Amino acid sequence: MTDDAVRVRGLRKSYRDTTAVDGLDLDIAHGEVRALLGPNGAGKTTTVEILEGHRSRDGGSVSVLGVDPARAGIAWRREIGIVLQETADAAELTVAETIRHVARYFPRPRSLDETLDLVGLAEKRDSRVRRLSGGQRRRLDVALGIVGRPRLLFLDEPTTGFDPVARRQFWSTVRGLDTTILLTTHYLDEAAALADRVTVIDAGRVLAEGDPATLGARDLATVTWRDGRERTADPAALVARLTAVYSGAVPGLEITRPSLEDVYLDLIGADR
Ligand SMILES: Nc1ncnc2c1ncn2[C@@H]1O[C@H](COP(=O)(O)OP(=O)(O)OP(=O)(O)O)[C@@H](O)[C@H]1O
Repeated sequence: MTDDAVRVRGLRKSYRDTTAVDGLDLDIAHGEVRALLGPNGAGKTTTVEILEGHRSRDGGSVSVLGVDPARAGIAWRREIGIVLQETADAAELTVAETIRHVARYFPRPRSLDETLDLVGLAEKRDSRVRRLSGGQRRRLDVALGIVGRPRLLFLDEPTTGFDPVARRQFWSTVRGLDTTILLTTHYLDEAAALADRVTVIDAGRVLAEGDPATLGARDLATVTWRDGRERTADPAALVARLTAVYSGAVPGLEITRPSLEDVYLDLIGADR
């Protein structure tokens, strides 16, 4: 038994001569929002699909809500919500019909109204799915992922194709969900906005893990001035000291902090 929602040790998966996941460890606490980051081909989808019970593994141990997904049954599946990158069409149904249809599968579904409100689709309840915009379709995908009150929700690149306003609305929806979430995204600002912790993977291995605010020491500021440069957790104190030294304005003063994207690009060794 484990107290974590997800506990993975030494996960391995190869496809013929491609090693997709190469000894990956992952612990996600109950109630946590975790972002899984990594470049194309890093092994994110393979990992997530193994956790969802949709793909077999070659080695390692996996526990999701206390159960091995490779041997999980219908009761476990009903505790999991999945929002895939693309969903199958049921385009002739209305939004309300689609949600009701999926809700029947779960023992304690959210009400239609609550689900529509959570994803901001109340005004579209009687629209046919094929008439929705891309962003509205994505919200419907999320509605279908949460209608069963999952204890663990998988969100795979949930805001791809959203306009900036829709993305922020979606983020506030996610923050309002009272559940454990594993999110994959290529948007570093999305990870910073939503995740309690981020895990950066590449070539099927974990490169780094931590709080998005402090990962890679990004909470340290770099203070640069004409005659020097220093990294510090307290740039105000350093500037006060420099102001005294120069008896006034500090020549060429600049204070910068790396973004999560800067830290990420350094971690994966990207040329910039
Ligand atoms: N069904 C498959 N058959 C063969 N190789 C596969 C299969 N699925 C994934 N791979 C390979 O495994 C590696 C990891 O792929 P995966 O889809 O897990 O990466 P990812 O991190 O999700 O990438 P992306 O960000 O592009 O979605 C890649 O080299 C990919 O080509």
